Amino acid sequence: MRKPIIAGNWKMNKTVGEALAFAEAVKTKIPSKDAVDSVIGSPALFLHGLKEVVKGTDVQLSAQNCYFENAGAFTGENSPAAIADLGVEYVIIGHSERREYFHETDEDINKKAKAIIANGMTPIFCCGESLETYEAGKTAEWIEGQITAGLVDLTAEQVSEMVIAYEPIWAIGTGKSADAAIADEICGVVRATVEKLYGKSVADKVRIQYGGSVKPENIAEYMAKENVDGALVGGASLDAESFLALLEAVK
Ligand SMILES: O=C[C@H](O)COP(=O)(O)O
Repeated sequence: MRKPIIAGNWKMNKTVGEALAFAEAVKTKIPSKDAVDSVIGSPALFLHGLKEVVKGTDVQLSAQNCYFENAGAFTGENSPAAIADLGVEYVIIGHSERREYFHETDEDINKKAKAIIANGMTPIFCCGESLETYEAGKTAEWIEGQITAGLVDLTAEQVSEMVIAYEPIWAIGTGKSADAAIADEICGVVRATVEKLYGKSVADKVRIQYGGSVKPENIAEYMAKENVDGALVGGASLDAESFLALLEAVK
């Protein structure tokens, strides 16, 4: 049985005051970590303050990106070692917005995955296809390619502990979600790819999220599917009540 993992991805939203107020509002209301992993994916700027607020509670934190070196002359980047030192548990990598607007390659994402794991954190590895690829019926091939390239040289044990998020680009922030059957089918492709690369026990263990216009009203439909173990939620994670409602629906 895989434990559900619901991660909010705030993207580039909120001020520090708003972020801390959100954490104060949710920290004692979230379900037990025994039932569900509840994760806030915050801009790096707020992580230190957020950790102070949620310390000792079951709220977990994620960065939305990091660099693949721990230190050095990399102006403007965030060190995975420094993020880990804050007590942050996860880092989102390979989000389609990073791939598209910041030109991140599969190779960069692979290096980041290794650096995150080396620092004791868990990557939330995103994959997903464009509308063009979806309409051409090439989603499975595309997803298999992204996963195969992104996981190069990772061990079976490392992959079994990872979280993989399937996010069709055409469903992100559009209000147009992939229906639960499609999400299950493509999350199944993710699992089958992991099985092909690492074997059945790793595929059975790896947790796979669906992301793309998930809301409190539709999350249960996704979570009822065999291959969907959680959700990566953008817009609907920004409001404290909405975030709590997402968690309530799955616990
Ligand atoms: O990382 C989250 C996804 O990009 C989904 O965003 P959304 O829930 O606003 O569609």
